[in-house]
Amino acid sequence: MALHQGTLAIFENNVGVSDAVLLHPLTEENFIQNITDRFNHDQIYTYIGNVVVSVNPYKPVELYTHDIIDEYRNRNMYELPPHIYAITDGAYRSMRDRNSDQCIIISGESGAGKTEASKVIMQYVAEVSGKGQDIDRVKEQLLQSNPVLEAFGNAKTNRNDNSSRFVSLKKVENQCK
Ligand SMILES: Nc1ncnc2c1ncn2[C@@H]1O[C@H](COP(=O)(O)OP(=O)(O)OP(=O)(O)O)[C@@H](O)[C@H]1O
Repeated sequence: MALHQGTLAIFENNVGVSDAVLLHPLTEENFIQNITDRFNHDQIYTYIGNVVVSVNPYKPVELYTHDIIDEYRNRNMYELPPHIYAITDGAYRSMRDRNSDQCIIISGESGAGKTEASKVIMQYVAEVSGKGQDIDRVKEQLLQSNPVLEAFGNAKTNRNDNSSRFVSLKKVENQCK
């Protein structure tokens, strides 16, 4: 594996098992312990087969650099440590090679990190997809539109200082009908 030097600590020391299906015995206790051990070493991602579990670090982590994006480009999902980039790369390649729409489902309680995950996905796709002056301008507009949308659709709640309330508003609308 040709790694860039310096920044890629995530590739160096794998803690526990990176795919929960390899746990033996596979019990809830072992599962939680494995996720906790990994989290304590800033390894916030763990696979369960082809699903990635992400634990919110609530602090900046060195997981989203250009070098790391480069490593995940065109790689098989299990070649590298678990990362949302691997899921995104799989979806991106399926879209490109099979010319079919893709969907990445992000699920979790309020404050789990869904919105941040969607931004990481957008950042990855923007980085690996086609280049060109016009294309770059559209990409930049897409990425920069997030703060504007958040200004209208987000609110501080007990669980999250920057909680996306778009869907919650929809639910209320439906209840009113
Ligand atoms: N990968 C991450 N790295 C660092 N901090 C993160 C990460 N993911 C989430 N956070 C922190 O957690 C906060 C809450 O995350 P986020 O808003 O994405 O949650 P959410 O699941 O979308 O919540 P809600 O459903 O309430 O909108 C973020 O504002 C950020 O401070």
